[in-house]
Amino acid sequence: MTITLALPSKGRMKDDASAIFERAGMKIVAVGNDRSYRGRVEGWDDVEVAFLSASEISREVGSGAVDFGVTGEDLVREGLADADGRVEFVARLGFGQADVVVAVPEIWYDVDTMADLGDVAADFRARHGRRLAIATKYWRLTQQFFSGSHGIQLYRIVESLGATEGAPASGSADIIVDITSTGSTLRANHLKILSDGVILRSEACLVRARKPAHADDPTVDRIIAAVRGAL
Ligand SMILES: Nc1ncnc2c1ncn2[C@@H]1O[C@H](COP(=O)(O)OP(=O)(O)OP(=O)(O)O)[C@@H](O)[C@H]1O
Ligand SMILES: O=P(O)(O)OC[C@H]1O[C@H](OP(=O)(O)OP(=O)(O)O)[C@H](O)[C@@H]1O
Repeated sequence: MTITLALPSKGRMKDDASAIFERAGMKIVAVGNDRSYRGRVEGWDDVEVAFLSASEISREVGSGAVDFGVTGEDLVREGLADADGRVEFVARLGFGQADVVVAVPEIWYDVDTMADLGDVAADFRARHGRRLAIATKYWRLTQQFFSGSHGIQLYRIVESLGATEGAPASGSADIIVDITSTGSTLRANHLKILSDGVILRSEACLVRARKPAHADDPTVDRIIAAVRGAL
């Protein structure tokens, strides 16, 4: 069976992803010209490479349209309702680290924990006449964390597709859930992370679609062993 491997076609994970496979003895070469969205692996004739964006990769591995992919854990857990049922996290690759966090304005002096935030959310409507608004593009992770893990039900998600950290200052939301790596964007926007507000510590992962046909496919095992051996 031909195995399809999806790699980032652009963005911050592209170069590190190719480098890991090269170290694993799987040199990726583009088919056709450099801008082609298909590739192959030198010496591995039963593997095809598809170059896609990081969020497309989580979707395509989740649906089983590709067999393996390299993408961020955050995108997999945000993009798929039953991530662990649909995909196996085969290896954490040691790059693309970023935390998905809950951050509130620094001047909320009394709010340092999710429990404090729960108290704020409970009083919010009485004080302000509306629910606490959370700006994020991670609505699934936010709901799981707020409603599932912390029992906070009184909030509203404001979908944000960019410049999320600016939402509290602009008035479009009260707090945010977003990704951070160095923390400098949060600091620049006078936001602080709650002490128990790290929802997920994400990094780039090799993920595999859970497919019955993989059980007796030697190429699947070879790919897993090669990548794990390169870490
Ligand atoms: N500082 C950072 N900001 C945002 N994402 C980061 C950061 N550091 C690592 N990442 C990770 O990088 C991945 C997103 O990569 P990138 O932004 O390159 O994707 P993209 O090409 O924009 O994808 P798409 O167009 O599908 O959104 C996510 O898994 C994210 O966790
Ligand atoms: O903690 P820091 O190191 O400041 O990084 C966090 C910021 O980096 C990302 O934005 P980026 O400008 O890279 O653009 P993107 O949202 O398009 O990925 C992310 O959305 C945060 O805003």
